[in-house]
Amino acid sequence: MTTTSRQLLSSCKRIVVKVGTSTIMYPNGTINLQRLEKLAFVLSDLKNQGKEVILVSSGAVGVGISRLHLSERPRTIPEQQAVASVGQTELMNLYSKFFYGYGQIIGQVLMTRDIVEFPTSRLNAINTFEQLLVKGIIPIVNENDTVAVDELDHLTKFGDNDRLSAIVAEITDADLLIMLSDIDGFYDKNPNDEPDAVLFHEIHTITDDLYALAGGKGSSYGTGGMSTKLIAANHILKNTSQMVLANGEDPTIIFDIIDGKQIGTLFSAD
Ligand SMILES: Nc1ncnc2c1ncn2[C@@H]1O[C@H](COP(=O)(O)OP(=O)(O)O)[C@@H](O)[C@H]1O
Ligand SMILES: N[C@@H](CCC(=O)OP(=O)(O)O)C(=O)O
Repeated sequence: MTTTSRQLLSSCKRIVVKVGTSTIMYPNGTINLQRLEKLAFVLSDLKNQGKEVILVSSGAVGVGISRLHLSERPRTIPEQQAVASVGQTELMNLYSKFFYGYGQIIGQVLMTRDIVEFPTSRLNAINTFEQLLVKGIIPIVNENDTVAVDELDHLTKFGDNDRLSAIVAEITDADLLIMLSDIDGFYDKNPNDEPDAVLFHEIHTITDDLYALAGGKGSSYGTGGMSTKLIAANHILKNTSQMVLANGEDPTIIFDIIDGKQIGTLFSAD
């Protein structure tokens, strides 16, 4: 019997998990505490199994909107940044509480694109991740929304956490990126609009034809939709790593993915 790429996932040692806003918020704009706690449980257990885990979590803006009791996402960039500042604090407070409950210590890493564009700051970031992992601390990463601004011609913004998670996987030399979203994987069309959409179980190369099948975001808090997930997958494949896109509705799905079960869409070179 030949060993498939799926079966090899169980040997992955360093794993980056990305959760989108849609995974950690209820559609009514409040925080899904049950899911956050389950995520902390799963990642803590993986750590106990001897894996190294890094969490890339969106949600600063969503949680900030909830904390400030706003009825909608503010329109101006400075307002969104202020909201993200509140939300990031709240988000880390919750993660800290849940991970602490499972015996883990977390460390916050806020990143901007220029960190990885410049060799010195890139190396500093790599060193920080390495030290956190060596010390058994779980890094929790987000974009530094209060300083990363779209409008400034300063190469600061990743633009979305899908791409950020692929860059984190690259600079930490991770074996696997698990991207959790509100959908079961990558389909040949948006299944929310077209019920006969067909799921891709495995993708080996990202082509223009695939990009053409990727639609926009599914929730009012998320950014990017499927196209940024494909850009992330392309980045991962170029760095000879692998990525699984799956539904984060039940975070214990991560155990099944690592067990090699056919879940979501696997992006791998073979
Ligand atoms: N081809 C496709 N396959 C799967 N989902 C798609 C596709 N095209 C568009 N989508 C949409 O992408 C959404 C996920 O992206 P997004 O809302 O940015 O999630 P997240 O907050 O997890 O990053 C899905 O809910 C779905 O509506
Ligand atoms: N830094 C932003 C991330 C926005 C983002 O990429 O969201 P998502 O598409 O839900 O992963 C935040 O924390 O709200």
